[in-house]
Amino acid sequence: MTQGSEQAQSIDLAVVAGDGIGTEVVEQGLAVLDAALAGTGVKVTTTDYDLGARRYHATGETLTDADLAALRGHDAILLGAVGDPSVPSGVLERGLLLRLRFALDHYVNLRPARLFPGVRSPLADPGEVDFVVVREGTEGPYVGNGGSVRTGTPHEIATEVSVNTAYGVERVVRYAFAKAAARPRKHLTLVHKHNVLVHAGHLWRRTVEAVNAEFPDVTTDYLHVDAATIFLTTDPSRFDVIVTDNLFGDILTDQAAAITGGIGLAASGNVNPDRTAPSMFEPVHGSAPDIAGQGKADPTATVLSVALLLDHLGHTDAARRVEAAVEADLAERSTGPARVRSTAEIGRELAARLH
Ligand SMILES: NC(=O)C1=CN([C@@H]2O[C@H](COP(=O)(O)OP(=O)(O)OC[C@H]3O[C@@H](n4cnc5c(N)ncnc54)[C@H](O)[C@@H]3O)[C@@H](O)[C@H]2O)C=CC1
Ligand SMILES: CC(C)CC(=O)C(=O)O
Ligand SMILES: [Mg+2]
Repeated sequence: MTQGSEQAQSIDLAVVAGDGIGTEVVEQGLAVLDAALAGTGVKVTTTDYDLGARRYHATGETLTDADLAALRGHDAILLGAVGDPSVPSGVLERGLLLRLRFALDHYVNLRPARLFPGVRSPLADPGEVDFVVVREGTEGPYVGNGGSVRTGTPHEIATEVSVNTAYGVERVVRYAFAKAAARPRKHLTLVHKHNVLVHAGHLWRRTVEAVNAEFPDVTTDYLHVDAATIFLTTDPSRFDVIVTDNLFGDILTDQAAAITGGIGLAASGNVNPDRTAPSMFEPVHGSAPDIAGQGKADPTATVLSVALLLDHLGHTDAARRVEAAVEADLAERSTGPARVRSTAEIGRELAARLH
């Protein structure tokens, strides 16, 4: 595994295409990755991992210890999406995707939200939208701490406990402050619901106050998550860096995608900042069974996730070129003649801009 963010001359990439449109968009992401590195001397080797609904139906497995051990050996992972209507809800999402994020200690779920020039937002006057959501990735209500008693009876009681540790909150908050400090506006917004979720909320608030002392240049504010959804719609340009927990971050980043041109454009990185295991890059969207197999999925979110992957591995020039290709493509969508392009056509045209 490549250590540090220095630029290596090879990339050993694990590919988990997964389910539904995952396979379609990952194919295009890989084609763009190849095009971005062509002529640079950087060699990419890929290893496909058969994980997802097909494997589950064939073997009953979601992610074995052997799979995990093998995945740990790569420089990074590119993931499409997991989840299929033929598999009970939660089996793959928890047993595969969340298991990967937890086992590989992806405590930062980095989700940039930018309204690219020329892209139409559903908001009448969105202003300049360019913020980053730093979503906690290994704790919160997603840890699986819960259960159900008297299941299936009128007296059923189901719990899903949100786990927030001082260690876990502090490390993601510190990452978010560092991110804010490196951006021109240097502003951090904590989003939670500490007026009701007092135990977890106060831990988050105290942690932000304490870590702020290390980053005196960063200004901070706080929004309850319900109010945050209002401002994402009425005044999204107010945001610079948002730090929040696993569940709130999941929801807010679908909304952030919607206001910046749609879920087909929203990229993410599941980052292990300490580099004790490979980070994993994936579009924010899911497997989209409603359009799977039809060539209708926009691969741009995956392509922008490839740019995040390149950045993470130190290939910053290639990352900027991938972003520039996306920017040019998106700008042309608004100025050029209206065209309905397939997943493969968009991927091919993006790759062509890089050759
Ligand atoms: N990271 C992951 O692997 C995720 C997996 N899921 C799983 O995916 C399955 C479907 O979940 P949904 O809630 O429907 O969310 P979804 O994100 O798959 O789809 C929501 C809507 O967005 C559209 N959409 C998604 N990606 C698109 C793209 N690239 N281009 C154009 N349109 C796109 C879909 O057609 C659908 O109408 C479920 O099994 C869910 O658990 C959901 C979210 C994330
Ligand atoms: C499917 C979930 C486990 C995750 C999700 O919706 C997300 O990370 O955006
Ligand atoms: Mg989500």
